[in-house]
Amino acid sequence: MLTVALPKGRIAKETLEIFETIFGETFAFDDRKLILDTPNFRFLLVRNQDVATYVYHQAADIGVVGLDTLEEQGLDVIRLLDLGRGYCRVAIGMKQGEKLDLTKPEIKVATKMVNITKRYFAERAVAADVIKLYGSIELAPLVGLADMIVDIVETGTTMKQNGLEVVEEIMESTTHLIANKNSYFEKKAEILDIYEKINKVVSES
Ligand SMILES: Nc1ncnc2c1ncn2[C@@H]1O[C@H](COP(=O)(O)OP(=O)(O)OP(=O)(O)O)[C@@H](O)[C@H]1O
Ligand SMILES: O=P(O)(O)OC[C@H]1O[C@H](OP(=O)(O)OP(=O)(O)O)[C@H](O)[C@@H]1O
Repeated sequence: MLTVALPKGRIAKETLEIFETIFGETFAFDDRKLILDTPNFRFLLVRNQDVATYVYHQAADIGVVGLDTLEEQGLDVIRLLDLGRGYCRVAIGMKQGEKLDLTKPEIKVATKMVNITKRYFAERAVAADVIKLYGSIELAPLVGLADMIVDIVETGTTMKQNGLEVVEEIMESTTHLIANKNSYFEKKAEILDIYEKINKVVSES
């Protein structure tokens, strides 16, 4: 029996579709239920940002989560497979026409992704003031809360509509299949079996 942490939210639909293709049945959690039991799998419905936590603590054996979130959290889990879906970039955005000047004495950056942001500036020996926000990140430079943002860009619409533009790309992200390290040894055959099934679906579509 494998326990699988599946994300709610943005990447849920395409993840559930992969599992529906593999199992040939509609994959639906009943109403407000967060556990779905099938003969060989127990599926847990968790928030995107909690997937790696469930897997790291072995409350789930495997899970599906965005690479950006994995990099932000830095939890020690096995990255088994890039599902090639949920593509987006983590990028620095500034008001249109402004230039990124890392020599400026005080740089204020607003972001949800504090660790990725701190790492980016530390690697360039820049002491940036990182301000943690939980959403509507694009607002921050418009009202003087920050000089720039680090945020996810998918279509670019949100930045554009708020008069911002990408000045630097930090990383690309796609959805990944991850595994707990102990589970990978204890349940290797089962994990490799589902890995191969998922790999077949994602490489054929
Ligand atoms: N336009 C986008 N905005 C945000 N995330 C995107 C976008 N496109 C792809 N993604 C991927 O989807 C994931 C975000 O999913 P979602 O927005 O459901 O969750 P979240 O906001 O990170 O977390 P929470 O569950 O706490 O709301 C990101 O980690 C990223 O990998
Ligand atoms: O490039 P785009 O296609 O416009 O997508 C990027 C936007 O989507 C996400 O926000 P989300 O919708 O999750 O809102 P929130 O950050 O306010 O929670 C992200 O934080 C960007 O704001």
